[in-house]
Amino acid sequence: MHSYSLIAPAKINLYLEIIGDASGGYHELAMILQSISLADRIDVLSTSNDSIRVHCNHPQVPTDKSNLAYKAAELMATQFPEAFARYGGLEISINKQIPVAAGLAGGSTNAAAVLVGIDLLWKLGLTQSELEELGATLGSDVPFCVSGGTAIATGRGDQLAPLPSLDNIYIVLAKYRSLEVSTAWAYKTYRQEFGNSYIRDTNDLVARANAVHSGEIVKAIFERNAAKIAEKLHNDLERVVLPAYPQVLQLREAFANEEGVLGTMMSGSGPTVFALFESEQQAEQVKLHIREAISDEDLELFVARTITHGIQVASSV
Ligand SMILES: C[C@@](CO)(OP(=O)(O)O)[C@H](O)COP(=O)(O)OP(=O)(O)OC[C@H]1O[C@@H](n2ccc(N)nc2=O)[C@H](O)[C@@H]1O
Ligand SMILES: Nc1ncnc2c1ncn2[C@@H]1O[C@H](COP(=O)(O)OP(=O)(O)O)[C@@H](O)[C@H]1O
Repeated sequence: MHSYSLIAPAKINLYLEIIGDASGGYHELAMILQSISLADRIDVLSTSNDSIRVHCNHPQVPTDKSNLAYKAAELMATQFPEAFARYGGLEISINKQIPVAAGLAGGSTNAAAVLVGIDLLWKLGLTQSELEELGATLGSDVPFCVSGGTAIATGRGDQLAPLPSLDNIYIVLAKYRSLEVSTAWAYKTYRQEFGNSYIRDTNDLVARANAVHSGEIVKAIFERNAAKIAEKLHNDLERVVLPAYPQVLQLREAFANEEGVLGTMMSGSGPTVFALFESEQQAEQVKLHIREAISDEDLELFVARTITHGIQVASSV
């Protein structure tokens, strides 16, 4: 096989709680991450030269060494120099469907797809946990993107425990195309403004366990009860992003006023806001309503659904 085509799904955060300081300037989190059907397609191809090249159809995505997919390929070349020498260079094409800098882990899922694709291309036979460990060196969300589905993520977001998978909860995602929120800014501002109110003593296991279970969303996931899950959505970063970005607040309020919305929340560090629905029809209807209510061409709207997997192979040649 000389090329693999992979599907790289986006994620949303059903729950994000900042529970303390972690090492290296990161924050310790309790998150629930969920893969969704909105996805990029990544083609990973062996070439006869010894270079790594990245192409992308989206003008906002860099194709140089700063692309997370490039970094993933470089990491594999460094970790497995003999395979890199044997199989030659790599050409990576990204067909971007996931909005960029949106809190949907677009770059992270591209990196995860490249790790999976190269593992197959070079017949390395790496395990899921080996791929996740490699991914953690590239970004906090990359390990989740490898396996996907529904999971609790702790530590800096890279320690994963699977949850019962949630299939076919429908979602509308809304994002202003030109609006970006820096993840580093969001965490830094949260620390500055609410530093004393989150749990600083990360050795206090009871406090940590209580924090993780606050909201009972995990119980609702075990019951596969979409309405209960939607009631317990939570994201600490909304406390800094909503006051600073009125457009994100406006989307939150717009969804909250729509009929059929089970719950609404900002994903990750934003600025995407999502809403959950029982049916695709309700989701499509609310998408239309929002489009009519906010007639701004900068606003992007998508209908998606929850899925039970991360990176998947679409085809190989
Ligand atoms: C907020 C979340 C929620 O899923 O996602 P996004 O909004 O980016 O999708 C993640 O925590 C983001 O993950 P990711 O985008 O991979 O972040 P990284 O590259 O690892 O970190 C970017 C910066 O965010 C801050 N950061 C990140 C994770 C964490 N647990 N604590 C932090 O303080 C650090 O300042 C870091 O330099
Ligand atoms: N493969 C990639 N896809 C998207 N963005 C990328 C990629 N590689 C690097 N980036 C850069 O990472 C930044 C964050 O983008 P993205 O990963 O989509 O958002 P988020 O971290 O909010 O989920 C962008 O501003 C972009 O310049």
